[in-house]
Amino acid sequence: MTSSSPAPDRFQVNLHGLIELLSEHLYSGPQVFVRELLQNGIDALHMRPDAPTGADPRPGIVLDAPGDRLTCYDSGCGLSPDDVETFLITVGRSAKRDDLGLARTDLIGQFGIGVLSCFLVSGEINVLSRSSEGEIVAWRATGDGTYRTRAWPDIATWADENPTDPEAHEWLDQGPGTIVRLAPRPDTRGWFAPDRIARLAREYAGHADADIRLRVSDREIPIGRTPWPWTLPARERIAWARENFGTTPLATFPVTVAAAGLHGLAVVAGDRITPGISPRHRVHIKGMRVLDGEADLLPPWGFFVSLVVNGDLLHPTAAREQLRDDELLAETRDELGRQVMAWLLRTARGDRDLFNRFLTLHHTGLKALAVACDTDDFLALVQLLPFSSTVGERPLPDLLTEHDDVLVADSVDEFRQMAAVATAQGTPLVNAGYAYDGTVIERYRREAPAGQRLIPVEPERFAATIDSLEPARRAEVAPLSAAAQRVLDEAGVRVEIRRFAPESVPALLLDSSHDRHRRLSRATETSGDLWAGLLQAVDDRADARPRLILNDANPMVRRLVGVDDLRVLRPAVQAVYARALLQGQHPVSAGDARMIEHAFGGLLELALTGTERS
Ligand SMILES: Nc1ncnc2c1ncn2[C@@H]1O[C@H](COP(=O)(O)OP(=O)(O)OP(=O)(O)O)[C@@H](O)[C@H]1O
Repeated sequence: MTSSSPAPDRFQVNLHGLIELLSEHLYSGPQVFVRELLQNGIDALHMRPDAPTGADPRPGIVLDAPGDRLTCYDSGCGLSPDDVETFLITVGRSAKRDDLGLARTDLIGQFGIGVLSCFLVSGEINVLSRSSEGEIVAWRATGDGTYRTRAWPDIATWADENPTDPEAHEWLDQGPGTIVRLAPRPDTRGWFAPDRIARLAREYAGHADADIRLRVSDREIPIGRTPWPWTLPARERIAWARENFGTTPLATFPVTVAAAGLHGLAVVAGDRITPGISPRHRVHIKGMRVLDGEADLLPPWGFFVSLVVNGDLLHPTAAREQLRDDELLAETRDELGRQVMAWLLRTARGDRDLFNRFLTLHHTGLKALAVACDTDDFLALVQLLPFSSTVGERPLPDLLTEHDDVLVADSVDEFRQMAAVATAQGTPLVNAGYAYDGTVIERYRREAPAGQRLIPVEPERFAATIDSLEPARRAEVAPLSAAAQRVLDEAGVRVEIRRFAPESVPALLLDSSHDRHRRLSRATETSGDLWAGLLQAVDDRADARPRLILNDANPMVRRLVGVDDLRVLRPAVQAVYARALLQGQHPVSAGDARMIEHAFGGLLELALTGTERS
């Protein structure tokens, strides 16, 4: 026999545990109670069926903050006794969802938990409300999870029973609305200080489209309806950015994203920003501040732009302190990225001076953008991006229009080593050693036909373009080559003699990253590392020492060919090496420093000996 199952049991919610969850894990701090009170007031104003009404003389919301308590009056739709049961008491249920359970786009609240945040600062929440039908309901809830509700058919009946609450009577006598009263616990008094409430109210609701006032010692200070920064004239926008983002912007421009109901202002930083540091944004949803800090509103390359936006359709997280990482946010991010890009191209074409100032500060950001954008934008951007080269700071397309081939060094070190010779030979050499440069050049080689003429070159291959000597001359210089090699063995370089322009350069010291890597792997190998064994297996055992190439076109080197006195040769070769070392801006080891000292000591010695003889 099967027994029929009993009626299903209901979950029990421990309010105390829930409040702890909100305060410690959801909200960043108790301050959110001010936001939630204001938010409920603003929503109630929107939900008032007869609004807007000129007949109601009351402001939308009044926050009365005498210091030892906080009362929030609103002239919104009010709550009926049924509403209290259905929405206020049922945690997680909100009147602000439509029949399908979707958040209503004209209202801010949606989760049905906000009111609980009042328990973060207050031992109890007292609500007194008059519905549009005229009933009065009082609801008093305490943090231990208990509450009492009482109802009266009209304001007169309520007033008869409550003659000692003239402020509430005065407010509710004029129409529907709600009064929420909070009082601090001993540990939360600080949150009720009038200036603190004023600051929080301004931060959260300064731009809200509602007549909000803060009452402090009989004065009423307006809080809402501060104009949005993008509606201000240009000069005031700059002052706004200075005050709010702490930067004097290089430029500001408005942005809009229809899908997110978003309007905003982009502020281009007037200071150099370290790439990778997230810019500060200020985000509002339906007029209420959601966050002031990091948000994924721009692609990573957009680190030079801060945004202040209001998006009516953006989705907040339940804590209402961040944006939900969803498709709408991704779409918004893409669109805002496109608008920053369009501003850049407009500026580059229309305001060269501003664009140059932008480049001085943010060229790395621009290169990061060039790496990430689509091909059309990339080809447009690359016309604007200067690269450091032996013929100055120039965009790649310009270099390729003026020269058949353009060489590319992929590290700053290698650029320095090869720059002098490339200059003398009349082929521009581009330095691709800074952040993103190599990737942009690689992309240009792939996506622009002219990019094929960008030729990557590293010192080793570059040396192959330097002329070798004819056999007869090679025999003549062999003694110098051997002697120089002996002198420089201790420096760990291998010596060659070739001929190259310019003749003013006596020697080049070339050290490719490939060779450095091979040296490193051998060093590790001797320490018995397992990887080193593998690396060694693929190592061709070629000579990985840096190469000192003496220039047989240089008059001084040519004179050395005839010298066999080691007292002259040694310091002379050491000095040539030292010059190449410094010219290529190679790191100077302790051994190198000793050798430089010997070189100059030896040369001085020779010079003095010559003087003494004469
Ligand atoms: N001032 C008010 N006037 C009228 N109704 C109110 C007021 N404050 C709260 N309510 C009612 O109480 C319900 C619960 O409020 P609560 O602040 O907890 O959640 P919410 O505003 O719906 O959503 P959220 O958690 O996103 O803020 C609201 O949906 C609304 O019906």
